[in-house]
Order: sequence, then C-alpha cells, then structure tokens
Amino acid sequence: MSTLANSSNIFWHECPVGKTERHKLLNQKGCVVWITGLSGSGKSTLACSLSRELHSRGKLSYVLDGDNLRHGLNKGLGFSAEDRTENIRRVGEVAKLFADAGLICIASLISPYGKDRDACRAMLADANFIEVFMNMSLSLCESRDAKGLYKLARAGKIKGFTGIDDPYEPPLNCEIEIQEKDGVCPTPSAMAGQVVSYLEDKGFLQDQ
Ligand SMILES: Nc1ncnc2c1ncn2[C@@H]1O[C@H](COP(=O)(O)OS(=O)(=O)O)[C@@H](OP(=O)(O)O)[C@H]1O
Ligand SMILES: Nc1ncnc2c1ncn2[C@@H]1O[C@H](COP(=O)(O)OP(=O)(O)O)[C@@H](O)[C@H]1O
Repeated sequence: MSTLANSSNIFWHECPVGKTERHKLLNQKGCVVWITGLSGSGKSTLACSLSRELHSRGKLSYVLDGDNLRHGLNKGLGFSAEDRTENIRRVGEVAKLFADAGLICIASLISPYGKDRDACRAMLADANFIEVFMNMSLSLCESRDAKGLYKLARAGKIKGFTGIDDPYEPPLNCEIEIQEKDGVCPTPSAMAGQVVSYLEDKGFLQDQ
C-alpha cells in the first residue's frame, strides 16, 4: 500500500480552546493580508511598515515574506510556474494557521498567478483574505532595482524574471490597491495607513 493511501486514515482532532477565545485574548480578529506585486513594488516595505503600525496599536501581526521563506520553508523551490504555485500554496497554508491563531498575518510575495492567489483566498472565509495589489509600473520597480535583479534579467543572466520574461497577472478582485500617482508612490507610512483603515473599518482590530 502506498504512503498516500495510508494518509486517508487520519482524523481531525478538535482542541477545546477555540478561535473566538483567542480573539478575545488578543482583542483582534485573525486574518490574512496578502500583498502581491512585482519585484521592487514595495511589498516588503509595506509589510514591515504595516506590522510596525499594528504593533504600536497593540495588535499582533506576523510577516511571511517570500524572499525570507525561500531560505527555509520553501528552500529548494525555484521560479517555474509549478514551483511558484507550490510556494504560494505552502505560504497560504501557513498564513491560514496564523490567522486561525488570531494573528494578522501579512504575506508578501510576488504571487504572479491569479489562480494561486485565489486558491489561498479559498482556504479562508472570504472576508478574512485581504488582497493588496501593489499597482506600481514596471518602470518604477525597475528604476528602484534594489537587488540588481532587473539588470541581470535584462542582460539575460536571470531567466524567467517576473515582469521581464515571465508573467504577472494583476488581481481582478483585490480589496486594496496601492497606486503611484504621476510616478510618485505613497510613503511607506501612508501605504500602511491605507491598510490599517481597511482593517479598522472591517472590525479586525477588535475582537467583536
Ligand atoms: N525569476 C525571478 N522572478 C521573480 N523574483 C525572483 C526571481 N529570481 C529571484 N527572485 C527573487 O525572489 C523574490 C520573489 O520570491 P517570491 O517567493 O515572492 O516569488 S513568487 O511569489 O513565488 O513568484 C524576489 O523578491 P522581491 O523583490 O521581494 O519580490 C526576488 O528577489
Ligand atoms: N513607498 C515607498 N517609497 C519610497 N521607496 C520605496 C517605497 N516602497 C519601497 N521603496 C523602496 O523600493 C525598494 C524595493 O522595495 P521592497 O519593499 O523591497 O519591494 P518588494 O518587496 O516588492 O521587492 C526598496 O529600496 C525600498 O526602500
């Protein structure tokens, strides 16, 4: 019998301490803030600024950053469509656990494919998945080139780089869009403020 067949003999074990109790303890509601956008669009900057702002308000959050997770949980995954799908799936599952724990989980990954993001959305109650689109032009992202990767991609030294020779599918159904105006991007604290306002309006920053 294969290992896969054995995996059907597993059962869900319910724990007596539930989500509502955790929410009460933390005075907040768990959710996933999923930040998607091109490399250099400001995903990590927003994630950190948002986490800092929430912390200063006494709210517990945790950042799952694509780049960082590729050093551990997702070590060994590359950038083929299949590997990106598996990367997003794993982070979606981890983010779901953090949200269930009562945290405001901030996931920042390029997550270029709509179907992969939608699969993560489907793991949670719809309202608990807040998709934030960093709607920055390729030219702005490329001009930043903080890690020199666009330069390498343009020179053909990195193949399959998102936005250059690999696709990015903009969200069709995002909750929040962060946009540049006339080539100018909002400050990190203004971007974080936009997300905090949304979380506040939707009642995530209190337990009921
Ligand atoms: N081919 C290619 N395409 C895109 N990005 C690349 C590539 N190779 C390396 N990098 C670096 O990996 C970071 C993106 O990792 P993610 O896990 O967020 O990517 S994905 O969601 O699986 O598409 C990305 O980080 P960010 O710049 O923070 O987005 C890059 O630093
Ligand atoms: N709102 C912003 N205003 C000014 N510079 C920014 C802003 N957001 C990001 N940056 C800068 O752009 C570069 C890329 O940002 P980063 O957050 O690393 O993007 P990503 O995580 O999407 O790759 C960094 O040097 C960062 O300091």
